[in-house]
Amino acid sequence: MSTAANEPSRSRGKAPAGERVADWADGRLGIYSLAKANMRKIFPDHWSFMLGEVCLYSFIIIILTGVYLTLFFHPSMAEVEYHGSYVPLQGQMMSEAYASTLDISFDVRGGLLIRQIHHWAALIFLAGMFVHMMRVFFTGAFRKPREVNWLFGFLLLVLGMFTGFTGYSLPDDLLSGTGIRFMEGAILSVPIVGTYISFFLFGGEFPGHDFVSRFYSIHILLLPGIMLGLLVGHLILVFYHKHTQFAGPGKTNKNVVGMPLLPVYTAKAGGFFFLVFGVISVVSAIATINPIWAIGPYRPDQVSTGAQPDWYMGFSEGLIRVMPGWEINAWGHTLVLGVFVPLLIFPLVLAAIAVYPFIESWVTGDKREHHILDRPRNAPTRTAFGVAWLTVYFVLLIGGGNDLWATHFHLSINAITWFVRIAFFVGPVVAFIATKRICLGLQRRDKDKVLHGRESGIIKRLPHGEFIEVHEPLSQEQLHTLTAHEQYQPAEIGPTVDENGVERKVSGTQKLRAKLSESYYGEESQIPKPTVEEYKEITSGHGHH
Ligand code: HEM
Ligand code: HEM
Repeated sequence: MSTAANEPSRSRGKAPAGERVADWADGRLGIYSLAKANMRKIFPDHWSFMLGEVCLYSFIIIILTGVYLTLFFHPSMAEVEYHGSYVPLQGQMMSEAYASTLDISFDVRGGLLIRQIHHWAALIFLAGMFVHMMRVFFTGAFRKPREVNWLFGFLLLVLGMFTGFTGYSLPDDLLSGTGIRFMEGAILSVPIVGTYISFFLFGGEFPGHDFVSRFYSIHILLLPGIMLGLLVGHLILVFYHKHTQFAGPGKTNKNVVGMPLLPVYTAKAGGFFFLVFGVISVVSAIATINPIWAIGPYRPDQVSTGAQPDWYMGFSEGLIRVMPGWEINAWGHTLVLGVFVPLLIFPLVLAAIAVYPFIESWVTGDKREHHILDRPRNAPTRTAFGVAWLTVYFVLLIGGGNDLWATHFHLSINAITWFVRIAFFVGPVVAFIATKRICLGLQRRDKDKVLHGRESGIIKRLPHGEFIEVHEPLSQEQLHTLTAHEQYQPAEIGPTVDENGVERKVSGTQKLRAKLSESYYGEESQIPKPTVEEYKEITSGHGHH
């Protein structure tokens, strides 16, 4: 609200310049009320809440460096003869895109560093999103009311992957061209429409003369534009929902305990931005990434050895590499299952992320809002699902780099391929079972700690000769944190025969839901929390050390 016009301070002379600018802006944008409502917004403190910030800052760094690259990059596949300062490629024929990337690397001031920062920031951005997503998943921060924000995040992840892929393809070097060839193969395996899509995308026969300029618009405009919109929406929703917090004394589902946005959080966040920028710059200055001059220009009849996509695309590469080369030939057509099946599984691996919050809320039937985070051990089935998914992902990542594993560790490539084929099915099951057991073990340990205190490491000898370890009682805060979680009862189908003896039909989905609910909250899936009576009984000193 602007009150400058009728303020008595006028009589004391002109207000300071800053205040006048603020008044001017307030009259047009209403910033006072906006700031009043949001400046004291509270953010809880936990190291894992910095992961979203890492994504944000690396995205900003990508945009800043990307703009610089656009000043010198020529998105054209026209053939030129190279006459830049990199001697080994002098006189070679190559696309303008490749030649301009060489120029960025050798002839543009600061060009190589900016290219390196752009590429490293992209890798860290995707890694940041991946780990941030894991933080959100394992703590249950995707539950109501944050499911939509989870979907926004999911879209950011998928779009980030494709933005990275299109960027990787721009320099038109032998490695990026091989990646595009891989994509063309996958598109061609789609029955009926595959050839049409490929011709449409490449403007004719692969590789054609168009894909760099097309990918360029997609890379610098379309995808980052959509991502920017989603990102703003994502952050507005984080603001609107307020941040979740871990259980602790004084923290409830209705409050947020932490630091105010201004000045504390803003100062911390500003500092953290420079830290992220600094680390990415140092890494980029030390570790070469994508030395396109050593890889050479793209020629469709050549493939470089050890060809690898960037890490976030590795799992899709793994799917293709380990799939048996099955084919069906019928009516003069070939269905290449060896490529088409991986192409179908690829979106399924990703879709599992998108749908999980909705599946969990359906199974648990929980319609309440959740602002207090779970400790992963207290949600064993969810944690086990997460680890099973990660297992599939990392097993496929091994498959994607099977040649590198083979050469670096002197292993047989066939043995690795078979390992991945078997582990793709067995790995997640073993991971699920093991994770659940570990979670339950940790729950038991928590219970033990609450009832008997912390093992102090001090061994005492009693007068009659027995050795015991002295247990120290936990503080009230620790007790609160270890016992704050809710424990649900599994949803039951209820009696199938009513009081009049009429049988009720139970549908398959109801049965499935009850079974899954049992897996989430049944006796096998949670260790009952210690009750107040149990605690009192034990701590009152009857029969315990
Ligand atoms: C461009 C990428 C992304 C950026 C810049 C970003 C940024 C952020 C920031 C700054 C926060 C608050 C701090 C924190 O909890 O870390 C946050 C929270 C959140 N993010 Fe992201 N995020 C991104 C991607 C994702 C992805 C991939 C997912 C999941 C699939 C996701 C889901 C969420 C959810 C559900 C919250 C609310 C968490 C809570 O209140 O505890 N985000 N995000
Ligand atoms: C999430 C967003 C983005 C990701 C993940 C990403 C990733 C990449 C990657 C991995 C490369 C290959 C770099 C190399 O040569 O080794 C690249 C190239 C490039 N990117 Fe991006 N980028 C993103 C956004 C942008 C934006 C917003 C712009 C421009 C405003 C941009 C402009 C460029 C240009 C001009 C190139 C080609 C030059 C070169 O390869 O050095 N990028 N990008």
